Amino acid sequence: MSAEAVYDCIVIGAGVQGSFTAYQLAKKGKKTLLLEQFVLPHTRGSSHGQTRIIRKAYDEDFYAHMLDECYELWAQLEKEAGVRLYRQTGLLVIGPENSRYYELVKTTLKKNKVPMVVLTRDNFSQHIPHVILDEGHGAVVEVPAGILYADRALKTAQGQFQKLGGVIRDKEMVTDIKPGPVVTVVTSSGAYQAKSVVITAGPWANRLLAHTGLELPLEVAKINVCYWKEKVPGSYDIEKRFPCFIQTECKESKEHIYGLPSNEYPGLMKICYHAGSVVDPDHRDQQTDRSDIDILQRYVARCLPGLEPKPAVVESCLYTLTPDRHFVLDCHPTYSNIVIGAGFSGHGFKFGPIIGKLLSELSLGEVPSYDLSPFRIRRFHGNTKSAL
Ligand SMILES: Cc1cc2nc3c(=O)[nH]c(=O)nc-3n(C[C@H](O)[C@H](O)[C@H](O)COP(=O)(O)OP(=O)(O)OC[C@H]3O[C@@H](n4cnc5c(N)ncnc54)[C@H](O)[C@@H]3O)c2cc1C
Ligand SMILES: O=C(O)[C@@H]1CCCC=N1
Repeated sequence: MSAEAVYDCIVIGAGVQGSFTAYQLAKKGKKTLLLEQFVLPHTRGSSHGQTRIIRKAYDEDFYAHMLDECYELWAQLEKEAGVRLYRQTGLLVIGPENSRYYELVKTTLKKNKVPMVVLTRDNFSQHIPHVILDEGHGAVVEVPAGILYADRALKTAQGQFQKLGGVIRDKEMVTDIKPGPVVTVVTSSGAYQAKSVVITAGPWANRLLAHTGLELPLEVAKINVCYWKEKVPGSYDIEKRFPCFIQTECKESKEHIYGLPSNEYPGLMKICYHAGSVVDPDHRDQQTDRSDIDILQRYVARCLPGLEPKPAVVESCLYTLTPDRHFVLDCHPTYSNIVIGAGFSGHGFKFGPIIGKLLSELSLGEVPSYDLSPFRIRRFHGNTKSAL
């Protein structure tokens, strides 16, 4: 194979993280190939659907720090491509006032000087109609938070990558990775070589890593994406400035419940449970557990009285969870030119542009722009399996 045919980098997986990594590499003038197993666009992984939340309301400061640049990069991409990707809605965070998580979220917002409004029991319903605030629960609105148009964002990142000369090959599954100073990537249609490889395979990460002798402690869960019908049309609509929300815990659940205002399907509000049932990503639709929907139904009936308490539409999406719910952003422990972006644990979309930047830096052997210690593989200690 001639030197010309060797890519600077091959990115495996064209979800949000792979697409932004490829785009960042192409921006740096690197010869980049983006491989995707399915025909694009597809709905089998984690990045499909019309909307995602962007927020700084985290219990960890380092996410809020990264989000400063994230907002800038999202705006930059909007300008570059001439498309709208972000819409401000505000994010209502509700939780037990004395709980550690709720306190930490408020602290992060304050520390990072994020514009916020603390609501009282007396003025809550005036600002947020059609929502019942539990006794002992506090409520705060993160003002700049909003939604990202997910499908459109993916298409835009991929389109900008191609405009910069990047190559996408979809319907091409990677079947083997042969490590070395030049890595060989074998697919269902051929073989390619690159100086470095980035694995952003979402729920399939461990299947690919097996070719490199590594197994990460990742669990794949199916999320039932539920849409709930407004009893009075418009009550929870984005046009009426209804915000996104996160209920950190409540009578029905210790896990987050989150929602986005009616937008993509008129009159239907998206509300999901931040946990699901373990699934093999190739057999997602055989997982028919609906216990999360039962929890949501009870919550909706009690706290969102303006919605029919039975989902009108249920779609599916996958989370790839790490034990601590922080991402994996690191080089392979044995092969430094194989970079891994995985385990986005149901909250990685908003970070797409910055993840792309960080993974491109790792793949080029550059010093990463942020401290990656929370995201390193070594934090799992004995919890990784290596066949090497
Ligand atoms: C219901 C739901 C709601 C969410 N809400 C939010 C939110 O509000 N805010 C937020 O920030 N995040 C949210 N997330 C999380 C976010 O969407 C994910 O973290 C993100 O999409 C993960 O992207 P990814 O690129 O890692 O994975 P994926 O999108 O799954 O991409 C991986 C890609 O790799 C491909 N691939 C795998 N194996 C191979 C192979 N062998 N060869 C070639 N290609 C391969 C796959 O086909 C896939 O296209 C949500 C997720 C879900 C499911
Ligand atoms: O990342 C997000 O903002 C959403 C909402 C909270 C739970 C997970 N995803």
